[in-house]
Amino acid sequence: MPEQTTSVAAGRGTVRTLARILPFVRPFLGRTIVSLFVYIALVLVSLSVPVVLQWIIDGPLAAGDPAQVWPAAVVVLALGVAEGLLIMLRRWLVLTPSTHIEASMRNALYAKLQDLPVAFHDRWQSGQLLSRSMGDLGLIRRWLAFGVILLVGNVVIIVVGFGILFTWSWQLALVFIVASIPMWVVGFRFEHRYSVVSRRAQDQQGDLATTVEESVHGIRVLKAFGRGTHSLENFLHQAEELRGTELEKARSIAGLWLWLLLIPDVAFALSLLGGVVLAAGGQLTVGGLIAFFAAAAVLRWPIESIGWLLSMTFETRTAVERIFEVLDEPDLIRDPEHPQTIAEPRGRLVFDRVHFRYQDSPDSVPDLLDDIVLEVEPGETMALVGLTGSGKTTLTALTTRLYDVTGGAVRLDGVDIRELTREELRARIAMAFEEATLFSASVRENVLLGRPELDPGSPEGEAVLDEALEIAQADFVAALPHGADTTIGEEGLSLSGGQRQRIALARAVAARPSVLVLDDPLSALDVDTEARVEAGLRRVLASTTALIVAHRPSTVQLADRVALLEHGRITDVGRHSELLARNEHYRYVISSLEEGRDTETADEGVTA
Ligand SMILES: Nc1ncnc2c1ncn2[C@@H]1O[C@H](COP(=O)(O)OP(=O)(O)OP(=O)(O)O)[C@@H](O)[C@H]1O
Repeated sequence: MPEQTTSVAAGRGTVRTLARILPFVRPFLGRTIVSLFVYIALVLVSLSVPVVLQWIIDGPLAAGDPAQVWPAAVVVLALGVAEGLLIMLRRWLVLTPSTHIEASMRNALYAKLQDLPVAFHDRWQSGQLLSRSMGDLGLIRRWLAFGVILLVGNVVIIVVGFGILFTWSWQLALVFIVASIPMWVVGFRFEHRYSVVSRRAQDQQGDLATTVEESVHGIRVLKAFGRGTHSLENFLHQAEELRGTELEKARSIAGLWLWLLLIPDVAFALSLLGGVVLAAGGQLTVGGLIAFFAAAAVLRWPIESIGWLLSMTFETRTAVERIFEVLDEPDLIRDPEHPQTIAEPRGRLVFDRVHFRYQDSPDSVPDLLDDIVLEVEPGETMALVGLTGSGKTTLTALTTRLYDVTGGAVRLDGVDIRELTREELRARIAMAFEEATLFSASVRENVLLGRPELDPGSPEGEAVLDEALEIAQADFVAALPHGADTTIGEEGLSLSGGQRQRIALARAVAARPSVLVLDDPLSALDVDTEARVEAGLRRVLASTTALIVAHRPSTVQLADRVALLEHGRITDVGRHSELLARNEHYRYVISSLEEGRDTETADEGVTA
């Protein structure tokens, strides 16, 4: 997780930080406030029992009139029933809003994650995002469901309760309150320490989630390289760190609890002593003394609960900070206010003096892409060739605004792509990557991902699917247990690399874009399949503009022209044969591609 984001909200106070969830709470504010009043009413009902007790002791009992005890007993019973009903009402009132608020915050977070540019995801660990969208939101829900209501309610009840105690005996109430003051001091000192530890624990949970996610994701590599033990050690180390922090948290809560239990006891003892003296001196009735302690006993739980409610509130504050660190992240790649549209899409793609550097690249390093000028005509297939690390993938990523150019412009049919909505841009330009990411869904849904307007089950959807699978030579789909309706595993892991690439290619083709951008999407195919896919692609490429990153000489053969990327610049553009004839660096790159190809073929021979 990036350091700079950690400190963004650090300066905010607890109340201001928590107030940030108000927009999500607003639709349920009325209900939440009602449940707060219900809770206060509930404790007031419990506080009224001692009042009845005092009346019984000082009235009918003192006067020796047992007949009047019965109505009082009925009142106590009615108060008990009212208490039960209020408890039910409160639970019913809070349950629905808190789950709705959690869901709407989770949706907002997910929408933001979808919207944020790739540069953000480059910087953030997936486990951190996962723990924020699950653990932190769960904490906020629990706090909203009862934490905040109990906290505010209990503070109100303590104030009201102290008021009632005062009316019975101001001397006793004063002793009780003064003896309770150290508890508030302890509570406030606890805030700062606990916030720091709780933040650390929540961040460590995120790191641990990242480790689990990465090791599950990379389980094949870990097993193949025998790194399972090392990975386990790493995990244990992180888990141990988290355990240490949780212990530290528990210790500081335990310290708080000690005081929170001890102080009311001392307050009780001192008041009792004073009460006995006052009763003996005739300044307090026996009924008043008993009622005082009965009321103080009712107040005991609200007083004790303040400690854990505070710790829960501070944890929630940390959770809110962590959620808003993501929600506040500036979205640098956004739709223009007044977007243009391309009336007649033809597919002319132009890189107009494009510059690009990654956000985190040091100032001393020159732009990765430095004044790129390249024009790809409608229907033309342009191959992009260059040494490894020369920036080919980066250049292709600029076409769909996965990253924005840092200088110059990419234009589609004469329109700067930043002037288009991202929806329109991504409908016009489709991409397939070397690393084919598939989703846990059917083959059909994966392939038709770029055609949301199509009903996947409709005849038209079926026709697009069949054509795309045929072009990508994905005939293996028919042999899957449920054909195109087979759910492919997480990220398509149950398919081979070549099969996944072909489905990803079919997905790009099915999008029927004006421009197809392919980043070495055939790398995992054997020579025969590659040749068949290329034949299929040629049909599509005849009518579609294409920019293809080529890592193999055979991919270059597909192209009408080739652009050579060298030290961040396009240094030559022309037909393959022309470049071979005139450009030494091109010959060098092609021969290194051929060498790579020979090695691959030799490897295939060995493994076959
Ligand atoms: N997200 C990123 N953040 C910072 N630097 C990056 C990022 N992605 C790539 N780079 C750097 O940019 C340079 C170009 O990478 P790129 O993947 O575009 O090259 P390429 O020509 O496609 O390489 P290859 O042929 O090996 O796929 C590399 O030095 C790489 O380390």
